[in-house]
Amino acid sequence: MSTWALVAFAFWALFLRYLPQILNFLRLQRFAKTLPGPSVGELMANLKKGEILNWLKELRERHGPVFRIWLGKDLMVMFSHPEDVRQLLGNNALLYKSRNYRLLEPWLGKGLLTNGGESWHRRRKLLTPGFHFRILSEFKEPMEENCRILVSRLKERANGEPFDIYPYITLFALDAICETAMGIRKHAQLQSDSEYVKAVQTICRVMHKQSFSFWQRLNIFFKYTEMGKERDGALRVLHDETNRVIRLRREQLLKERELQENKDKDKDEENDVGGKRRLAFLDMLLLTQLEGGAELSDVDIREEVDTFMFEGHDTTSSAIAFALSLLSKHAEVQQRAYEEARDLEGREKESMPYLEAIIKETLRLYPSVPFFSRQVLEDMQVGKHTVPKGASINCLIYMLHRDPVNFPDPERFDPDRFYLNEKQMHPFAFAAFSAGPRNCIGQKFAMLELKCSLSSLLRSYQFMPDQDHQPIPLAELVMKSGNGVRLSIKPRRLN
Ligand code: HEM
Repeated sequence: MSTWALVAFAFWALFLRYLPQILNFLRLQRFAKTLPGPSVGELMANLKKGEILNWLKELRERHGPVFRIWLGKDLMVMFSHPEDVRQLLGNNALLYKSRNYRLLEPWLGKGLLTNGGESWHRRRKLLTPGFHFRILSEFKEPMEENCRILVSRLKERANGEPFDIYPYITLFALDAICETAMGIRKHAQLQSDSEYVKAVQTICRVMHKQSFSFWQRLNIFFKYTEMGKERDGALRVLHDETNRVIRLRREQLLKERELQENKDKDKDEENDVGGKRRLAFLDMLLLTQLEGGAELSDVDIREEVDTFMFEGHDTTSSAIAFALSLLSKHAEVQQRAYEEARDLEGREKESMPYLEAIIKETLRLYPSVPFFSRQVLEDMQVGKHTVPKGASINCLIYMLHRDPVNFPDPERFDPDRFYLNEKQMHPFAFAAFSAGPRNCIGQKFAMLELKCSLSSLLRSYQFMPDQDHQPIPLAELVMKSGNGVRLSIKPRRLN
């Protein structure tokens, strides 16, 4: 066979190999033409500017609740109408995350957030009991201890001078998740400037940049760039820490088993947390592993632990900080919340309906996860659109929460929307914790942490606005304020 014939044959084989992808891409293109959406040039310009949320808001106003964006060869179909969101989140065929989530894999591997299909289902079943409210209530006490530390650390700032409260909150949230989910005391609040927190911040920043850049999404090249090296440095810190915690807890569990076998367990056990023994989420995974009940490798466990560390502290830090910012600007709401926190002290778990409404209204305006997406594996009908296989579907929660039909004057902070009128709302008008089979597994934990921290802060301090400051919400992996959360505080007179 001549060289030309060989080359032609190779091209033909290559063409046949990629024919299904080519045909599918042509179908995606045909479908994309039926939807409005920005040009590549507009996309590039706005990615460069970095104000993605404002831009998405503008697109929603310009194109309506369904539009499309091409990110390289990936077609993303954006939905923000409550009826569409209901269909999407309740759909059992839509359980795989989109390709975007692969960027998280160097850190979270195939943990609950990034996993899909049968493997996700098995892990979700295994972890769900750990989030049972009865079990969570065991962690109220250590949570309150961390709240006391937070209140005490803020004393140095209680002089009426504006400051950025975010660093205080994020260390508190890190301690809360380490102690309740992992079973260790990290004392991040007392040993501030934690390397771990800095590593989390680095990785979120880097991955956000990566997710909006075509060439940086290619890991083969990315890892050799400055930013890639920065990411890998942060990953080393994060993985080393998680592996250390896993080792520590496993040793402890084995020691306890030994003690139990020696029948030396008449009295209450003490653990390294220094209190009555509580089973952290990590313990449940380790016990399952030790008992051989499910095939869980050390790497599997690390992935779940990392997922909790990520989802369980960044999301709540952001929600607490935005809630305080809003309360500082709405003195009447703050006063009502303070009175409730004072009158119902210690009842955060069962009660505090007004504070709960404040939290929901905060998450409506500043949803910690402003959008999330799924991969379409088979053609799927959503409203009047048949979304083809290979596209990804994106729920724009930030825009869903600004639908003027459900939330008149949507930018106004008004907790009474939830306090008085929640029952009249469309059931999918608010979806800060997502919904359906892939909803947030840590939702109850998050609400408990938010209520405990906000109520103890309100009992201790009055929050006042920094008049020159308006938080700039940035759509990182978790929504954050790009310019911190500045406010001032003074101690409350006891009355
Ligand atoms: C204000 C706090 C929180 C908010 C607003 C929030 C929101 C969400 C949302 C919207 C999702 C779905 C994401 C997606 O589909 O891509 C999610 C998933 C998840 N969240 Fe949360 N979350 C919060 C706190 C927490 C906490 C405290 C934990 C753990 C202790 C946690 C653990 C998870 C996990 C593991 C998933 C993946 C669940 C699965 O796919 O099966 N979250 N969260």
